Amino acid sequence: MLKKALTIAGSDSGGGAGIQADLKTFQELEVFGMSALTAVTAQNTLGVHGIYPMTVEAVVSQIQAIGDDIGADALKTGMLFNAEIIVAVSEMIKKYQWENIVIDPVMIAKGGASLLQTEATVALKKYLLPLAKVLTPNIPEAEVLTGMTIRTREQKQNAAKSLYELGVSHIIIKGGHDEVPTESTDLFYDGKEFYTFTSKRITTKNTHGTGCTFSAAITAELAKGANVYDAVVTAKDFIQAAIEDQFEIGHGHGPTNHGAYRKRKEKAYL
Ligand SMILES: Nc1ncnc2c1ncn2[C@@H]1O[C@H](COP(=O)(O)OP(=O)(O)OP(=O)(O)O)[C@@H](O)[C@H]1O
Ligand SMILES: Cc1ncc(COP(=O)(O)O)c(N)n1
Repeated sequence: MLKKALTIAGSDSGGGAGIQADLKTFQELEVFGMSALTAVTAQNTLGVHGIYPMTVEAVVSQIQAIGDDIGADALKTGMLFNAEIIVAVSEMIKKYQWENIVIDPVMIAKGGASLLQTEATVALKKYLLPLAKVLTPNIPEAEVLTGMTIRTREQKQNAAKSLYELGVSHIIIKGGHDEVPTESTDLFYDGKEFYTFTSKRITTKNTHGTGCTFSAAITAELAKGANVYDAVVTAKDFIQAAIEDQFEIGHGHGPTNHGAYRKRKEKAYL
């Protein structure tokens, strides 16, 4: 039976990040994608040119429309923008007793624009993180959420432990912002063991939407019934292919190639 995944996130008019990246990824991984918009951004590869948040009522109404009729086998959150939206989303997740929850704690866009109001971090930690099956911060986001400085492997592990204490079941601290020039290593923690997922670092400016794409791939795999570890394995392959098989779109930080993973798989079967 076709599985369904929901993204609760912002729109990126440029198509590389936000709900556009999520829905493309869901489709590529053969999951039926749905969305609840939290904000519209006027965005392209050069940056964020405008942010237009939705009302809380509009966010709730979209989620209710899905919850009352279609349902979701997994959901992810991306840009949530403010504390009111975070609280409302948490209430909706509880109302529908959704379980496969992936939280990508989007805070700042590549160009520096703030996609989450600073004071909303408190609400994120208090209301949403305890509902998360998977939390996927990048290093700066993990630093904000824990108040820790993260440079070394040991500091990453301590940050993951501290996030686990907040009630998150699985944490992946992504390595895209690491200073290691040859590889990009993501640290995974399930409350017992640490695992690392390492891939060759691609030298490119076209990494817009990597975080959204990665967390959407995890969500799609969870919707299909994968366990968290296997979902991360697939997501890592998916994002690596999407960064490697790059194309040139726009004049700044271009998007990744969401079709690359499927094309590679099809080729392997030929
Ligand atoms: N240059 C790269 N080469 C290979 N993998 C990368 C590269 N940059 C990021 N990744 C991988 O992409 C995924 C997303 O990580 P990243 O840390 O970039 O997320 P993010 O910071 O949320 O995204 P963004 O920087 O676009 O906001 C991770 O699996 C990471 O290892
Ligand atoms: C609407 C929206 N949501 C999220 C991001 C961050 O994207 P990412 O961290 O995946 O690059 C973005 N730039 N725009």
